[in-house]
Amino acid sequence: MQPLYRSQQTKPIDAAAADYLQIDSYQLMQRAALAVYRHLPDCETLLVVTGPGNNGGDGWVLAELARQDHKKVLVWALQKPATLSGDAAKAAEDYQGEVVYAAPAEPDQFDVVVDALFGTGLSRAPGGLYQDAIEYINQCQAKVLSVDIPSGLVGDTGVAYIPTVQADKTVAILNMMPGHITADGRDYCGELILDRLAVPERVYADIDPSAYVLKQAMLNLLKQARKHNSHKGSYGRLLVAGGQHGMLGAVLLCGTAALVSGAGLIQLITTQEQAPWVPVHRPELMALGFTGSEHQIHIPPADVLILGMGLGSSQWSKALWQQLMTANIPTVLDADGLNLLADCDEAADSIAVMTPHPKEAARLLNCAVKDIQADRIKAVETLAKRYQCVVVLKGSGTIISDGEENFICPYGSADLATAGTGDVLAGMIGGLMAQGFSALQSAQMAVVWHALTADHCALGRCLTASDLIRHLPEVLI
Ligand SMILES: NC(=O)C1=CN([C@@H]2O[C@H](COP(=O)(O)OP(=O)(O)OC[C@H]3O[C@@H](n4cnc5c(N)ncnc54)[C@H](OP(=O)(O)O)[C@@H]3O)[C@@H](O)[C@H]2O)[C@H](O)CC1
Ligand SMILES: [K+]
Repeated sequence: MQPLYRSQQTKPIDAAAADYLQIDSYQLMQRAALAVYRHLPDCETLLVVTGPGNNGGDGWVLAELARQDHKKVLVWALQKPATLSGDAAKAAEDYQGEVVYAAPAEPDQFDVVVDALFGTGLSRAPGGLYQDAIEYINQCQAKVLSVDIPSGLVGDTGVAYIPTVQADKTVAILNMMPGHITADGRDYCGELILDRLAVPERVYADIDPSAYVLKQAMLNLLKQARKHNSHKGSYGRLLVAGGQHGMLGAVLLCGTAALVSGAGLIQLITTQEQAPWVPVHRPELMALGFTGSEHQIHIPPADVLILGMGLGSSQWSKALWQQLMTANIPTVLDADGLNLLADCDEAADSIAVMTPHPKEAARLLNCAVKDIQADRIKAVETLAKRYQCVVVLKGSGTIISDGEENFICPYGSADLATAGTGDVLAGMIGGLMAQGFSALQSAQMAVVWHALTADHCALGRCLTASDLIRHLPEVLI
C-alpha cells in the first residue's frame, strides 16, 4: 500500500532519495521541477508564483525549463532572490527570464499558473502578500498547477487555511502526505499525481509512514468464488440491533447491506411493534422484538453484532444497548451506540470496530468537531488506542486505524453525504466480519467498496442509501 508521510519526514526522504540517486540536493530540486514540468497542461504562456522556501525553488527551476522550452514565462516572486537561501537562491540565480515582484496586471493573459508558494514547510495561515497572491491565483481563469501541494493546505492534516490555492492539478514530489487525500485535501488538489522521481519505495523503508492509502485491489479477496461445498451457515450469523420507534429504516438498511455483502444469517432486533414489518420490507431478514427495560432478551447465537443504527437514547435504547454490550459478541458499534458509549465510564472488550463520524468522535473524545477535523489521524489513533479496537473515522478521506497503523481511503465523493449511507457501511463491515474476515480487513474492504460504489455511480448528486446497496455488486464484477 502507498505510504503517506508527515512533513517532518520529508527531509529524511529527500536525503535518502538524493543518496539513492547519487545527486546533491540542488540536482534533486532540478529533477523535482522537471517532473512537475512534464505534467504541465498544454500552454503557451505561464505565470510561476514563487515563495520563500524550496517549493519556490522548484518554481524557479521550472520557470527556467519552460523558458528554454520557448514558452512565454513570467515569475512573480513573493520573496526577492537576494533574500532566498540555499537551493532556492541558486534556482533563482539560474533563472534567466522575466521577473516581477507585484501582482501582474491582466491575470487572464496566462494559460497556466504554477503555484510554487509553499510546500511541506507551510507553518501558519498565509497572510499579507501571500494571502493576496493566493487570492489572485484563485481568481485567474488559467489552469492552476500546484507544486507538491496546494499552497495553504496543511500536508499533515488536510486542513486548508483560508485562503488556499484551488489547484486543477497537483504534482506531489517523491511522496504523498495525508493532507493530499483527507479532510479538505481532495477539494483543493484537483487531479493528484505522485512523481517518485524514479526512486523506489524501499529506499524509505526505515521511515515510518503516518498512514497508508487503501487500494481498490483489496476487493480482490471478495471476488473469489464461494466454495461449492458451503451453505448459509458458512457465512456467519449476524445480529443487527437498533431502530427505535420510527427508525426501522436504519436497521433495515444495515441488515440489507450485510446481506448483499454476503453474510449468511441475519437477524434484526428492533421494537416489538416494528419487528413484524422487517420481513415485509426484506424477506431475507429475520426479526426479533425488544419490548423494553423489563425484557431480558434471549440473544440468539451470533458471530457478530452491529449495534447502534437509529438506536436513540431512550430507556428502551439504553436497556437494549446494555444487554447487548454485555453479551460478549464481537461488535461493530455505530451511531447512537457510540453516543451511549460516550456517556459510559467503561467500554466492553467486545467492541471490535467503531464507525464514528466527526461529531460522534468528538463526543467520545470530549472535544469539539473542529478539534477532530484539525488532525483526523491523531483523533482516529487516539480512539483506537483508548478503546483497543479498529476505528473508522468517516468523512472526506475516511481513515481507519487499529492503533498501530492508519489507512486512508482515496475514493468516494460527497454523493455519499446522505442519510443512511453510514448504516450501510456498518452493515458491510459486520457482514464481512461474519464471513470470517478480521475486523481490520472488514473495515478496509467495506470502506473501499462503499466509496468505489459512489465513484462507479458518479451521479454528481446525492446517492441514496438504498441505491448505494443496489449498486454494490456492480463494483465487484
Ligand atoms: N519532497 C522532496 O523530496 C523535495 C521537495 N522539494 C520541495 O521543497 C519543498 C519544501 O521546502 P521547504 O523550504 O522546506 O518549505 P516551503 O518551500 O514550503 O517553505 C518554507 C518557508 O516558508 C515560510 N513560511 C511557511 N509558512 C508561511 C506563511 N504562512 N507565511 C509566510 N512564510 C511562511 C517558512 O518560514 P518559517 O518562518 O515557518 O520558517 C520557510 O521560510 C517541498 O514541498 C518541495 O516542493 C525539493 O525541491 C526537492 C525535493
Ligand atoms: K505549492
